[in-house]
Amino acid sequence: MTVRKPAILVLEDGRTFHGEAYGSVGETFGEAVFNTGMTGYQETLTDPSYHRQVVVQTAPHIGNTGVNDDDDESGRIWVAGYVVRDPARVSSNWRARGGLADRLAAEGVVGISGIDTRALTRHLRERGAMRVGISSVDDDPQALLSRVRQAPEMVGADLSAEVSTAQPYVVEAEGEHRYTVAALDLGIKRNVPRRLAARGVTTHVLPAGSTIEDLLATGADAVFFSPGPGDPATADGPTELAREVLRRRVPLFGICFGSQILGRALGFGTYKLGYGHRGINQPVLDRATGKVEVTSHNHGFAVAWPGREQQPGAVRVPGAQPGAVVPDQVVETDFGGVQVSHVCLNDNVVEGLRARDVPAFTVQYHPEAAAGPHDADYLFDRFAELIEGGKNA
Ligand SMILES: NC(=O)CC[C@H](N)C(=O)O
Repeated sequence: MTVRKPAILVLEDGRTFHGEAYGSVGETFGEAVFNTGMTGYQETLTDPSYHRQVVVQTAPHIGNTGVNDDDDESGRIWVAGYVVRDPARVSSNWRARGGLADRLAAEGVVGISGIDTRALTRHLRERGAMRVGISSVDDDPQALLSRVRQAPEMVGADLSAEVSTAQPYVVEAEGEHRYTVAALDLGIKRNVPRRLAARGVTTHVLPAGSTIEDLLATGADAVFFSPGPGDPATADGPTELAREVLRRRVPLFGICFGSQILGRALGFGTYKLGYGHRGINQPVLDRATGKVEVTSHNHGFAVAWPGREQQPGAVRVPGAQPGAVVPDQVVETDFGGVQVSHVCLNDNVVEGLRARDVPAFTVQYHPEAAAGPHDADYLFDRFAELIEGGKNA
C-alpha cells in the first residue's frame, strides 16, 4: 500500500493549494503552466519544450493508460513538476509497461495530486503564468514562497543548450530517399524526423551550437529549426544562423521556438503571452486556404506583428483580449515581404509566417503533434514542396 504524503503547491503570488505527493517526494520549482489536452500526457511529459515548467493538467484523470515504450518525444521526462487532480489507480492499455507515478518517481519528478486543477488553471488564466513551487518535504507555505520568489523566471531563460543533443545523429528516410534536411536541435521532438521520414526525408539532427558549415556539410537540401524551451529573445546564436540560411536561400522551416527564431531573423520581435497556449484543440486559420485546423500547441511566447499596439494574448483577463484580425499586410524585411500565414482563432496570436521572397515559412504550433490531432500534417508536405522547388530553382 502506498503511504499518502501531504504536499503543498505555492504560486509566486502566494496562492496555496494542498494535496498529496505524486511521483517523487521532494521539492521543485518552475513556471506554472496549464495544458488542456485530454490525452497525450506521456508526450507532454517528455517534450523538451516543457523544461523548467511545472505542468498542470486540466483533464481531471491522468495516468489511465500508464506509460509505454513508444510514445516518448525524447529520452527523458523534462517537466520540472507535475500537477494533477485524480491519478489513475490502475493503468490499463495493451501497450502499457508500467504506471505513470512509478515512472515519475524513477525519474525524480516531483508532482502533486489531489489539486483542484481547474481552480488553479483559472487563477493562472487570470493572473498569467508565474513561478511555482511544490514541496512534499516542507509544509510551511511561507518558507516555500520565499524560495519560489528566488527561482529563475522564464523571461530571459536561455535553455537550448540544456536540452540539445550532444552529438549529431541521423534519422533515415522511409522508403525511397528524396531529400536531406539538417535539423537544428533546440529541443526537438522525435515525431518531427518521423513525419519527415514518411516523406522520404533523411534528417541530420545537429546540436544547438552548430554553424552554417555544420548544417551544409550534411549535404542538406533544406534546414529545419526545432521547437524548444526558453525565451526566444535570448536565442541570438540561432537567430544569426537563421539569417545566414536565409541569405543563402536554403529552404527553411521552423516550428514553435524555431518559428520565433525565424521571426527574429526576419526582423520581428517576440513577446510573452499572458498564459500561453498548451493543449490539443486550438483552432488555427490557414490564411492561404481559409481552412480552420484543430491543432496542438505548446507555447508561452509569440512573434510580435508590427503596428498592433497591444499584442493579443498578452492581456491576462480573457474577456479583454482584443478581437482585431491580423491585417492582410505584407511587411517588408531585410529578406523581402513577409505575411502572417496562420492565426489562432481564440485570440489572434500570430501562428505562422510566410516569406514571399525567400524559401522560408514557419508555424508556431505543432504539425508533428502526437497524440494528434493531425489536421496540420500537410505542413510537412508544404516543406517537401518547398524543398522540391529549391532543388529545381
Ligand atoms: N514548443 C516550443 O517550441 C515552445 C517555444 C517557446 N519556449 C515558448 O514557450 O513559446
